[in-house]
Amino acid sequence: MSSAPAGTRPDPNDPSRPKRGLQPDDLAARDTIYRPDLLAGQVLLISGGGSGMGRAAATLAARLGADVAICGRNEEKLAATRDHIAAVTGRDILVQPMSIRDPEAVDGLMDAVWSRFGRIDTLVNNAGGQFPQDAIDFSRKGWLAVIDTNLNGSWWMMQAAATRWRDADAPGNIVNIVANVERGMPQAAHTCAARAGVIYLSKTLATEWAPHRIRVNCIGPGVIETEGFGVYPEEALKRFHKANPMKSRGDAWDVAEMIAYLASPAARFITGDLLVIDGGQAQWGVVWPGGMPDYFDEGGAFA
Ligand SMILES: CCCCCCC/C=C/C(=O)SCCNC(=O)CCNC(=O)[C@H](O)C(C)(C)COP(=O)(O)OP(=O)(O)OC[C@H]1O[C@@H](n2cnc3c(N)ncnc32)[C@H](O)[C@@H]1OP(=O)(O)O
Ligand SMILES: NC(=O)C1=CN([C@@H]2O[C@H](COP(=O)(O)OP(=O)(O)OC[C@H]3O[C@@H](n4cnc5c(N)ncnc54)[C@H](OP(=O)(O)O)[C@@H]3O)[C@@H](O)[C@H]2O)C=CC1
Repeated sequence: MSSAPAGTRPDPNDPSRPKRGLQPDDLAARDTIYRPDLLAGQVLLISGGGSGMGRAAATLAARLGADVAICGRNEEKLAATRDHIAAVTGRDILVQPMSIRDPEAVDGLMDAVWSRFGRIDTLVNNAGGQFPQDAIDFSRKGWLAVIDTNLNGSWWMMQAAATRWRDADAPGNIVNIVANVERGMPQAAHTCAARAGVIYLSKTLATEWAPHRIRVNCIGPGVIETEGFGVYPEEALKRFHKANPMKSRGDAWDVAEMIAYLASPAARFITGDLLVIDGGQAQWGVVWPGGMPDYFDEGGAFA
């Protein structure tokens, strides 16, 4: 497969496709290595908290005693997450429908969280995404959608949080969820460009903002099974686990526990780093999210 014409794009909401990723009840039941009050008294703002890794991180943070705020574009998903977390933990989280692409909406979000909880300890920039397509076929709209979401949106969130921390003379902590872009990823050039931007932005800010007591780190997930996989064709998904030497997929809880670690006092001396969670994919594996073209796959060795 190469580029999907508009009419043949996989529909992430197609009911005939299998449901992927951990569901809310799984998140309530999973064991955690952390003590139950690890994040008590802390406030976490998690973008994209209505699904996938963001929802897992929000649920874990609430289970560990934190006050939590989540945002995303889809109000229904956010409300379902709020209701489930309330049922499981008794905690009333803040939900705000908005797009991180809109800097004014980002300001409104920060003000809402600050006004409700009086502080933000950790910002988790998890919202993002892309679609698989050969770079040569990107439309302007498609390129801009991915860059605006992943690079610009993450930046608006970081700057809006940092100015408030500086003005309140409060310490801050930023965790940016990026992707495993070390070797590039064919058919995901737009996201590789945006995520590399976020990684090097983060390394730079870690130094610039250290005097403000603001730490900035990235997490680079490999193949993590979530409902976000709906943008990939079923045929491609059958091969995803072959991208790493463990020949498996991670899940949203794996990433949620890494986020909780970075939000905890145990990570107080870590900044400017990229923590990779990918089953060894950075060292090994063949990564073509939409399927390898015949030219590269003579004999079908990677089918
Ligand atoms: C073997 C290992 C591989 C590992 C790869 C996995 C690594 C990463 C995995 C993940 O990230 S999992 C998934 C995370 N979640 C998502 O990606 C969410 C789904 N994605 C989106 O919401 C979009 O892709 C978006 C661009 C991030 C959101 O933008 P927006 O809502 O504005 O998009 P649209 O309005 O739908 O489209 C705008 C524009 O973009 C082009 N386009 C969109 N989808 C496709 C597609 N499937 N193929 C080609 N082009 C696409 C297109 O130009 C759209 O404009 P229109 O044509 O619709 O006018
Ligand atoms: N799963 C994987 O293997 C990997 C995922 N990633 C990245 O990890 C992050 C989480 O992905 P995952 O949980 O798998 O997938 P999901 O699709 O479940 O999560 C993406 C979240 O981002 C939100 N979002 C997207 N655009 C915007 C926007 N403009 N404003 C606000 N929220 C937005 C979505 O919410 P809504 O639809 O309500 O807007 C959604 O909740 C993403 O950045 C993803 O690209 C990176 C590497 C691998």
